[in-house]
Amino acid sequence: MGVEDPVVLESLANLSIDPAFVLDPEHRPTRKHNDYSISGGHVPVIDLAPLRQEKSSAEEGKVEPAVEDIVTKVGQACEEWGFFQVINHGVSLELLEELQATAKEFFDLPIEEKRKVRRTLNNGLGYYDTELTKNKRDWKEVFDFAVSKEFELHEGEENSSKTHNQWPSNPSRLREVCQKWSEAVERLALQLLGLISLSLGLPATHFHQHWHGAHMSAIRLNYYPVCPHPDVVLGVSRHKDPGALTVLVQDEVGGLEVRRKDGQWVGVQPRRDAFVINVGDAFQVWSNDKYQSIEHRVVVNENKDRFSFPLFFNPSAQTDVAPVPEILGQELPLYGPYNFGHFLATRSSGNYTLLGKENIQISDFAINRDST
Ligand SMILES: O=C(O)CCC(=O)C(=O)O
Ligand SMILES: [Fe+2]
Repeated sequence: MGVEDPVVLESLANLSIDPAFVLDPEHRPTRKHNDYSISGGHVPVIDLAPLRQEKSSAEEGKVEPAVEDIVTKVGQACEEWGFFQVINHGVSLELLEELQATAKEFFDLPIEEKRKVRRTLNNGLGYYDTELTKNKRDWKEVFDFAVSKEFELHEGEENSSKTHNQWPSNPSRLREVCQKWSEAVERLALQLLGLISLSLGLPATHFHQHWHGAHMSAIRLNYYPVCPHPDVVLGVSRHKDPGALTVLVQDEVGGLEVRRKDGQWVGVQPRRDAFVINVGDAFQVWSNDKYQSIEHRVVVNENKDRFSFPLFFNPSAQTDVAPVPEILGQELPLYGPYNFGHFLATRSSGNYTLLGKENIQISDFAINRDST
């Protein structure tokens, strides 16, 4: 039964929210945003403290025993969950608090003020409040900025039509705080990239080439306002992240759910000292399905606004993504190569436009399977 059904339409008329937000019954949340009571295991937490003590050994390709233990845990988490949390990650709590306060100041502004930096068809960076995931409206507002310096405008380029960061004049410190945050989180992302590469039997620096120069990484400030009907909408509908890694910090409210291998939606319990990490579609392809990009979604609530700040750690636009020969060994590749820049551009366009079908997926490049 879809939302076009007359019975459903009648009951929607009694809700005080725009039907564009209302999900078909099978896609609605099944648990409250802060219910972690489900049995059968939760997203693992990995302590990165030994990395801080044995600095840079992972980068040099020498693996100390304590680091080897982390690599094993990262590998297991990627295989079993596609998600894990990390603590003792080296990003300062003070910086996080500064970002939280500044982001709140921005989202508290009147809508006309925020729309001064809204994203457009030509420029996907800035403020947005009508994103579509799987062709439904998400109950959220976002502010996106690119991490690579190439996306900053220089003097005289103010009216540039190329993709560029748009910084609001209010709060004026948002730009500086975001840039400090971006440097700190990018450092963590590169370290995680190294650990994941080691866990796949590759040198720590194997994938680093795709982040030299301009890469497509972006940071999103997600704001999920309180919602009068959290049982029929989602902050973000179920989706997979297209890039290599997502490195996300969430506040204490809760709401992120991950689809466990047994099909159950499991809440990721907030920890003030943790980042939530997941492997995206690119790692699923590089690893030839050893690590899978897992569906996740966000449940909202009636009482508390929620904030989360993901870094989508995306390779450069030129990167051709394909299973890595060293990982394949004798196995057949399960994907043909695709260009990351094209993939991301096509995927993103689905967030703006109401398409009649789901937008591009890595399964479009699947090969060597019985079902294809
Ligand atoms: O807010 C969250 O915890 C998750 C957000 C998310 O999955 C996304 O923005 O892609
Ligand atoms: Fe996501």
